[in-house]
Amino acid sequence: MGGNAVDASGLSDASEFMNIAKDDVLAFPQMIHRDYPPTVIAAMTSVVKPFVCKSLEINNTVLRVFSHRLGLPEGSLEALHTRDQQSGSEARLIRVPAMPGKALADRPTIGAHSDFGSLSFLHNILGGLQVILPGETEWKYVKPIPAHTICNVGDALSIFSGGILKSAVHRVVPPPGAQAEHERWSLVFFTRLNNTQVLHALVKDSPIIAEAVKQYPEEKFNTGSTAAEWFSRRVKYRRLSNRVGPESWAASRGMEHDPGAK
Ligand SMILES: O=C(O)CCC(=O)C(=O)O
Ligand SMILES: [Fe+2]
Repeated sequence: MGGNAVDASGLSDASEFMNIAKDDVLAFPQMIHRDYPPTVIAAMTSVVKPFVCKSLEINNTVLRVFSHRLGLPEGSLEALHTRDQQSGSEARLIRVPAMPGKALADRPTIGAHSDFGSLSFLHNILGGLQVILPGETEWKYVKPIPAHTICNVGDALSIFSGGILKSAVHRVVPPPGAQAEHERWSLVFFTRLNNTQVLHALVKDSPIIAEAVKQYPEEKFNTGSTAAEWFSRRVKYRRLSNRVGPESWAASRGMEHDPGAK
């Protein structure tokens, strides 16, 4: 609890995370990155692995559609996210305690951010997720719909597509109204690209993307970072144990379209 900043002032979050790496799940019973508590190990084959495999399958379907619509050669985006290469892709379970009567905007339980990777699928029952749509300045609730999942585009797809796809800024606040009486759980699958992949706009592969980047400063999509570097920078500077001041928050930022948003 309380390990990450939610804003530039260093206010701590109020969420508990359990991250389970895709590489560990697929290699199980071998562990590539880390070990897990017995409850996770016990559910690995029956629950976690089917969830991860299904999530990867759905991700590939969406990536195939995006490749096509962005004018990229078939399979381009899927090839950057292969099952067998190491990546930061992970399943995450988030628990936020009940917070009846808490002032919403003053106390985000997860601060404003864009997701680091390519696509995120969010499964939640209670409200509390809010988004600022590109070109807008107001927070809007994203209402969970039973049997549906919420899909976020992350920084990597925003960069690859030369800004055609936008990684929307979102945050989590205590659930509205009577829902605030309940503990909030969410389950997410984050698809992130192969660790060694460099993040840049795919201008050579698509005339549509080559055209799109012309409206931005040249350096905007030339990050010079591999996926692994991009990911570890963002995680590192959000950790309160690494915080030196407001500049730490600034260093944790990605492709947010409105970095001033709280
Ligand atoms: O819990 C949620 O609804 C969103 C979580 C989230 O944005 C994240 O973990 O990146
Ligand atoms: Fe997120």
